[in-house]
Amino acid sequence: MKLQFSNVAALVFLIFTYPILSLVGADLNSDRQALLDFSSNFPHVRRLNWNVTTPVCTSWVGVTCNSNGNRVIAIRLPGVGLIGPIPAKSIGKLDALRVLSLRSNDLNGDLPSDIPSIPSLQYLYLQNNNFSGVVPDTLSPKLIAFDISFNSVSGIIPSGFQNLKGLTCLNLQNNSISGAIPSLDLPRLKFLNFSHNNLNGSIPSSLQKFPYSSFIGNSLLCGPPLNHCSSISPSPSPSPTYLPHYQKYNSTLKKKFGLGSILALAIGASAFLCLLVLIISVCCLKRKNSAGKGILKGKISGGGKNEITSKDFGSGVQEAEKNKLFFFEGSSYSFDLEDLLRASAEVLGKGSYGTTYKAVLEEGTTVVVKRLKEVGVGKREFEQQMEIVGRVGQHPNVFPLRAYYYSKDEKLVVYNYMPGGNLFSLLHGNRGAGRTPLDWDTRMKIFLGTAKGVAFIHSEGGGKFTHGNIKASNVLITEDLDGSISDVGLSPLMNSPATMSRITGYRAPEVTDSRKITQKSDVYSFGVLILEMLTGKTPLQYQGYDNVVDLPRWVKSVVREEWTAEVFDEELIRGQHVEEEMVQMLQIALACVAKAPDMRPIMDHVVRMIEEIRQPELKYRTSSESESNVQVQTP
Ligand SMILES: Nc1ncnc2c1ncn2[C@@H]1O[C@H](COP(=O)(O)OP(=O)(O)OP(=O)(O)O)[C@@H](O)[C@H]1O
Repeated sequence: MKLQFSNVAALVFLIFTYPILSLVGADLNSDRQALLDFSSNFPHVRRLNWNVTTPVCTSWVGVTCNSNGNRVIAIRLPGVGLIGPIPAKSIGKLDALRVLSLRSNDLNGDLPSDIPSIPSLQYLYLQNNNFSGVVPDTLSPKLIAFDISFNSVSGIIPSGFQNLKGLTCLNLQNNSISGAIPSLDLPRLKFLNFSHNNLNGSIPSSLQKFPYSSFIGNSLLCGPPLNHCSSISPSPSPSPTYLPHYQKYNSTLKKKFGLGSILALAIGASAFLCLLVLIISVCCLKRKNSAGKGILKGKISGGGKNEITSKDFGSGVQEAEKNKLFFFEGSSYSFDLEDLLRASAEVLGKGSYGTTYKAVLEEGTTVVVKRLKEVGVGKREFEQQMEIVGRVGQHPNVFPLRAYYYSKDEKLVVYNYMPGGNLFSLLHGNRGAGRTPLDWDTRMKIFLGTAKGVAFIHSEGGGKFTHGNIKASNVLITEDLDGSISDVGLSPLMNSPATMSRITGYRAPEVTDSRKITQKSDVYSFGVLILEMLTGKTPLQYQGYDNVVDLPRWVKSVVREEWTAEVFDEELIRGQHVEEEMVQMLQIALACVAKAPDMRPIMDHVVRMIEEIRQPELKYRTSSESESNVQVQTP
């Protein structure tokens, strides 16, 4: 009887579960088939264990399944070199899919309409590809993030977006989308970017809370936070996506006060500034007097070795000009040129612009003096450039110039001495021989600091200033292990050809001489710098170092042929969280080293992207997405 009961129970169990089991089997099979169809379009992805007959989730790189392991819920293949159109129909069959991230590949063809409408889809990342076609108007009502930025998508913004009540991120920037912006009232929307499209008309009031940077680059768009609609004129915005602080401040100021109050404020501020300049001048005069006393003191106690140094970096200084060292505001030095010429010095290195010396003055101050060779501009132009350099140096991540000297035969620039050295030695120095590896947090800090410094440089000179020589030895390391970009403003002063060979590995392909240096070529060099920090390889040919001359090309080929994890520096200890950040940094770097300058992001955007990796409050992804993150698998 007992036996009979268990038989019946087993039968009942089978009757009830069979349909479920067979359904699961069918899902599993159909998901597997869909993935196989998808991967057959991308042969190199197939090689990454995609062509397996075992259940879907055991070995499919970039694929995550639900907890039962029977349905695909996420595909993440960012920056792995996928080329061509997406086989959208096969992905469209994955009807349990929640996350699809195919960003930063070379995908093209029409933006698929089957994919965004998958009913379960929450996160769709297709940015940084070459998609064309129009913005899809049927979208999954569950969408939380929709990012198709940096493609060539046209069409209009469908009013159907209004139904996406859970949407927190909507990024359509840098496409060719036209027409008016529909009125969208999306309660959960935190990040919105429609910038650099062909949108027109007025910004709906429901979206006016978003910043200026969300809308710039649409010449026919008006209304807050852009210009008032009646005074619409072609967009004043240059490329920066993020508004410089002063502009933001200016617009809020205008809102708060009337024109009269601003005028009064400006007059008051100018008067205050004049007073300040007067006080500073008096202080400087006093300091000069005391510096004069220093020279005398030096003469009394000066030793013979100092004569050698003046030969080194002051041989072109005429006797009559010895007091013509120009100090920048904020410099606390009280020495004069004569003191400098008497200092004992050692050569730090010979760079593109000349020889660099570490000079220890008699009073004990240590400075760095660069003796510029092959300056190709006259005094006036040199001084004008120095004026800009002085201003740029006020940013914490830009290494400030303290003083300069210009005469026909000698051009010197003076900086503080940085005992922390430069990023090149921190990253490559002493490899293997008991060195302390540069950890990921420090690398992230240096990425961000340096990016901020370069972005600030790009905001100067009416948004046209460039650096022109971004490389690891020009990133000096501060006491708190932050990056400070040096050699600012020197490249435009130089005769072109002599300097070009030294930056080969960092130079953008379009830069054939220094007149072709642009902000986008700086972005390229910064991308190479990120790759250098991620891979631990140097893009310059130095004996005894692990070098790869075309670092971007090498990284792209490894990522394509093997798997992302292979490119990373062995010194980096890789927890899962860190590996995710490393992959994200790799994507930023690859965007920066895009061959076509127009495809590279602007520096402000690079800063923002790096910040988003570290500051969850800036991220438009929510925690639920990270829960469904795929495991980054390594071979
Ligand atoms: N202010 C400084 N404090 C400490 N070290 C410095 C300072 N400025 C430059 N250096 C170091 O001195 C060395 C020589 O610098 P220099 O700028 O002349 O050459 P480079 O950086 O190798 O090449 P390039 O001239 O193309 O930038 C480099 O190792 C550099 O990091």
